[in-house]
Amino acid sequence: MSRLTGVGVSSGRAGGPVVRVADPLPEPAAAPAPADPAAEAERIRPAADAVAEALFARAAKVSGDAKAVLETTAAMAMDPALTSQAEQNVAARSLPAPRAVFEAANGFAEALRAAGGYMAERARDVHDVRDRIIAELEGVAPPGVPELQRPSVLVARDLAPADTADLDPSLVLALVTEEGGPTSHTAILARSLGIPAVVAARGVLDAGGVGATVDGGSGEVELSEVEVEVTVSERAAAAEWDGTGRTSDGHRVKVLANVGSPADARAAAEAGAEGVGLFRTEFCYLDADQEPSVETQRAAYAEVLAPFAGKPVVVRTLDAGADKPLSFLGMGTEPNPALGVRGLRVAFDRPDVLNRQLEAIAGAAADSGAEVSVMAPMVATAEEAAWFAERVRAAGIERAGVMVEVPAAALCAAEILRAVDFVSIGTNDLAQYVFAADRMAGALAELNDPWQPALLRLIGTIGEAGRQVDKSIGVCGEAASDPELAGVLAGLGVTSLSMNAGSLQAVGAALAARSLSDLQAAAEAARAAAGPGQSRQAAKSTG
Ligand SMILES: C=C(OP(=O)(O)O)C(=O)O
Ligand SMILES: [Mg+2]
Repeated sequence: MSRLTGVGVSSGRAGGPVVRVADPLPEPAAAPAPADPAAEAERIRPAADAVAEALFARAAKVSGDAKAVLETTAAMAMDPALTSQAEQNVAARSLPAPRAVFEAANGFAEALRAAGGYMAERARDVHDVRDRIIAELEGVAPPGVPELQRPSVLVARDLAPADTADLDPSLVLALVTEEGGPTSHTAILARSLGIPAVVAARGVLDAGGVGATVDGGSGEVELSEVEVEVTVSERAAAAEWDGTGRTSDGHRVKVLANVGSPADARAAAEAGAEGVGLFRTEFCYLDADQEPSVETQRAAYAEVLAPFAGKPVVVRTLDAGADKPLSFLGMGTEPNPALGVRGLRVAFDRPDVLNRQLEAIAGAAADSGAEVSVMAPMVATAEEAAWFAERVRAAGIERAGVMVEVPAAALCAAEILRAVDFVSIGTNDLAQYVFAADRMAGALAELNDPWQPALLRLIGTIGEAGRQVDKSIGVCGEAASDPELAGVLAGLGVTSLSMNAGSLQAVGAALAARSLSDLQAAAEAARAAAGPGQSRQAAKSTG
């Protein structure tokens, strides 16, 4: 028997036989050069199409978020930019097709990783598509979760969206991953399905064992050399939510969605979001060598806003900077990009880019009929907030807000709130800056756990400022998608929560299950705790 502790990200306890998810395929060789490069290049497109077809077939059998995830991955497999780059690699460099796909996909993943933040987290999806196409070319089984024959505990390095989108919760007792953090796809999915899960369980892949008992609250995993009987306790019930975010005694907490594309927006509307708390506009700029015109931006934004006509949508202005290589901005490289010219700081040098984006957003708001507010990323001071609000209002948009993701902004929340109409807390970045811990570094996942009492105390400060000046405080980082933490955030004074579509039902149901005073007591207990595990336990024990 061996014991490991990772980060518990979806509560509940379960035990049973272990099924290991195969590691990604080995790196394909760059030799021998194909005898007929033209014929070799021609193999790529059919392989990519076959991968897309298999994913579309799986998508046809499910609905909602799972369908959207599978369709998005299928579309990525068919992306002509990926296949033609791979074909070029064969033609120009005489690489075998699998290697050509490997290198083309890595180029795309690298660009996403360089874009940082949310975009960087999508690099995992490109690697998944890469490995599926390579498996098809090599005629081997695709990587990912094998078909389960009996209820099992899944152990993996990390899981990609397409691995998990159509997991059957009646066969998956628990999930344990070696890598990944509290905001990883595995964590989000496990919570939305109510499956106990532990991420960043270092050593679990090498630990052996045929049976496991998993505690998704404390993060403990016990591995055993003998079979473990199937047990399930404290598993979250399938969530039922009536579509209006509120506590059991009627205190209103809006349950909103995070979106970054038209497909996301449709999935969020279908899943019952009351509106959008964070529309990431980066997608519109990502592949552009030049700044997209106001008309192009307006049409792209209107497509995302359309499913939310008559509903509130918070559009975030471009979250780019020296770490996101948008060539048209003509900015140099920086030694420490996470602390460099990013987010709103870019607009101080290039207010014209911001003004054109605001013009496009105002146009898209009129075209779509959505109730649009605009907010800026990476704001540090009240002065910056006032500067931004003035430009938003000059563009004819009524409501202006800012994200709180820099500790300085959290500490001056009252002053900032006097300059704008609302704030929204980006817990992903706020945690990374509070703990000086890169949000992408698996080894630092525990510091980026949103249950860290220091982070909760800071959020409490912002909630208190919101009460003082009577303005709304949102959370749009991944913290909002954990149903138990969502209640704690409401107890700390947060008035809206914005998350991926897959978490809406579970969060709505969790809020409805407890009264505001109950949640305030849970929040007090959580923020007084010594560490993230104790914080989770303390919040639970007040329920
Ligand atoms: C929502 C946030 O912004 P992003 O993840 O896009 O950086 C955040 O930092 O919490
Ligand atoms: Mg952020």
